[in-house]
Amino acid sequence: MFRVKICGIRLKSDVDAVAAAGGDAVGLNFFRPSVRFVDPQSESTRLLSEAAAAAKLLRVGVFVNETADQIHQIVDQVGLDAVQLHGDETLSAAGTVRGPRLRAIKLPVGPVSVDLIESAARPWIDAGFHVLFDADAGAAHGGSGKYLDWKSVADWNDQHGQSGWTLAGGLNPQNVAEAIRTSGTASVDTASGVESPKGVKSAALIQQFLQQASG
Ligand SMILES: O=C(O)c1ccccc1NCC(=O)[C@H](O)[C@H](O)COP(=O)(O)O
Repeated sequence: MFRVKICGIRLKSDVDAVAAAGGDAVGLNFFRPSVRFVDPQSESTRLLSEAAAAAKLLRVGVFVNETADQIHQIVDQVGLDAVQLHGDETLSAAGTVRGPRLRAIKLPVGPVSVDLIESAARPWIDAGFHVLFDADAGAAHGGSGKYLDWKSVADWNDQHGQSGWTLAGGLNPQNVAEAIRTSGTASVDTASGVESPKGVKSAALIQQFLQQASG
């Protein structure tokens, strides 16, 4: 779906930084409590999305526990290419959301079994979702900077990862190359790892992240 997604962009300068660094996707966050929230009703959000489209970046809307109708309304209003469900949505409720669709599979930090990962991910993969593995952030749902045990994810990938998936959770310019090597992923996502201070994207960190992710 994408190679590198920079999630939680808020400004046109963020779009410019991602495009200049060679990223291929951005996330627009519609979870109101997040420091990365952008208002779907605001003209500036529509313009941000338009700028991302002009830069040929895939625009992924990040949603937490919204109804399919609310999501579709925001997709049409803002202009989005894909929807990322990052809350506690059930598969039956999420099934009515129009695609392309990603599902965040939130895993505990530390070693986890292949069976645990497979039982969390498989129903969503079989329903046509692209899965994005993230560290469980509790009530914050995402963007926590916590990272997964990449070896556990690699073990799952060896047995079950054929359909493509994304690694997220605590990735930054210092660890992304090792995370890719260890986990075997072809697709990464970051939010807090390219910010300074929290909630404010840094063009320099985005550039370093892309450089490290590209080997
Ligand atoms: O980033 C957020 O604030 C956020 C809040 C609620 C749900 C999802 C959120 N982010 C979605 C992402 O795809 C993040 O990139 C992912 O959680 C990883 O974040 P980080 O550990 O900060 O790199």
